[in-house]
Amino acid sequence: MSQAFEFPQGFLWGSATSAYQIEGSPLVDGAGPSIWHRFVRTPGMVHDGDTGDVACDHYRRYKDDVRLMRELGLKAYRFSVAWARILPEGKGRVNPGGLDFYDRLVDTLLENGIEPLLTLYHWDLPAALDDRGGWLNPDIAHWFAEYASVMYRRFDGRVKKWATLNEPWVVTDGGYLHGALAPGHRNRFEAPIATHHLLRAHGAAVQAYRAEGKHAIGLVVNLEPKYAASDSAEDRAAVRRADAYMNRQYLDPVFFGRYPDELEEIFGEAWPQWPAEDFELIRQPIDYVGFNYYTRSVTRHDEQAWPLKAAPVKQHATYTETGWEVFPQGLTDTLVWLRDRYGNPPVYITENGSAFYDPPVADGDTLDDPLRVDYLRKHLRAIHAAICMGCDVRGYMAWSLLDNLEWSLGFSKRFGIVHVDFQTQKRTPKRSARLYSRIVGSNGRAL
Ligand SMILES: N#[N+]C[C@@H]1[C@@H](O)[C@H](O)[C@@H](O)[C@@H]2O[C@H]12
Repeated sequence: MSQAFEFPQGFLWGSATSAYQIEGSPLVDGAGPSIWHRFVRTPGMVHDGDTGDVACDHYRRYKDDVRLMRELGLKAYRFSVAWARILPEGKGRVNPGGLDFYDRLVDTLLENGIEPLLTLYHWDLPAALDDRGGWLNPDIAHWFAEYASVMYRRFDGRVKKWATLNEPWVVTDGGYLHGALAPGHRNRFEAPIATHHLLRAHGAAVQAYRAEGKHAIGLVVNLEPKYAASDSAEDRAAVRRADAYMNRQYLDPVFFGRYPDELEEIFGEAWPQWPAEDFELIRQPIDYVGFNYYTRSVTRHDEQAWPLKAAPVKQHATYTETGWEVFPQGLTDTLVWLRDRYGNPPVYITENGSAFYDPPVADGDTLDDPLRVDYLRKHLRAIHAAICMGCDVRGYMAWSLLDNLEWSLGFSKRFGIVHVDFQTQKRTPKRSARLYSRIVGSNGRAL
């Protein structure tokens, strides 16, 4: 082992999942349906008709999965709460059965010395709220704050790191602009409205936390650095639009109280004007930025590309099964960008990982996944480089603990450091899990 890649003392090493992707049992113990429970039943929307009805059966197997985290030596676990388990109609009546499940999960984590990091919303909106307009209804900021307050009162203290939303960009781009994710809308007028209400809901939940909570709350965003395909003015303008749309659209309102100027150029007549008081709500100070990193995009101008007029350019590089270039330097570059643009806020890498084809489970207790091992090692070294440049990175959550339901891709893409046989529910650590365990145990020296 080498001191070369030792991380700061107290760096928080963990893994991440989300409720709908792993729990299964979506309607048990009084839970209500989510928009994903509906969406997976829409013919043609999810690979092979896969659903989260069972997934990794984590709702029933959570004790075994926590034991697995402990055996790997993980110090933290980032998970999300299914809103519709807590409030089956999305608002009003609280469901004790839902609270009891997350009580059991959080207490089991704490008993095993694992810190829970709780995300309030990871895409699985209660279907009853979608029936009322969902993220298009301005009242959702109050509904979300009501749900958040129920969770704060029950869990704050045992949970010390909260996140309001996971990847609002994906919620809007996938669910309202391109229609590939629940609730499956394809409408350029709806997308900016959904974005704004997501941000207002975030602000309302942070405001509620300041009144009721005593620890830390942040926002989790996916950031994908954009690099111009050429030095032409057209390509550089395309990068500005793509960067504004994917990277600055959410953090600028939270940190600066305004949207990037490029968004009105992108959405044109579909770009609304919002009242100033909305931005006072949105820009409630947060305690950290959760940053999900997967890849970069080399970007060129493309007049036909709707609505950005920007398109990616394939590189001569390794690509993951989800079609993402392996580009660790993009992680360093984006951490430095966060440091310089937003005043070096505390950052947790709340997701980073890769889907590669995994061979059938080998005999014994480990499956070899060399490409994922390489991805993990290179991206952790990229984070270390950023920390050496003064970036305030405080933790890393490997995506994902388990192979799971990859949304519209179903079970066809495996991101887990632990293999799941979805027929038997057998868990098998991959070689990446064994490496990660050594890295965690040595605080990076095993890198
Ligand atoms: N695709 N992909 C993997 C991963 C997805 O499984 C997570 O739920 C999201 O938060 C984020 O998109 C990243």
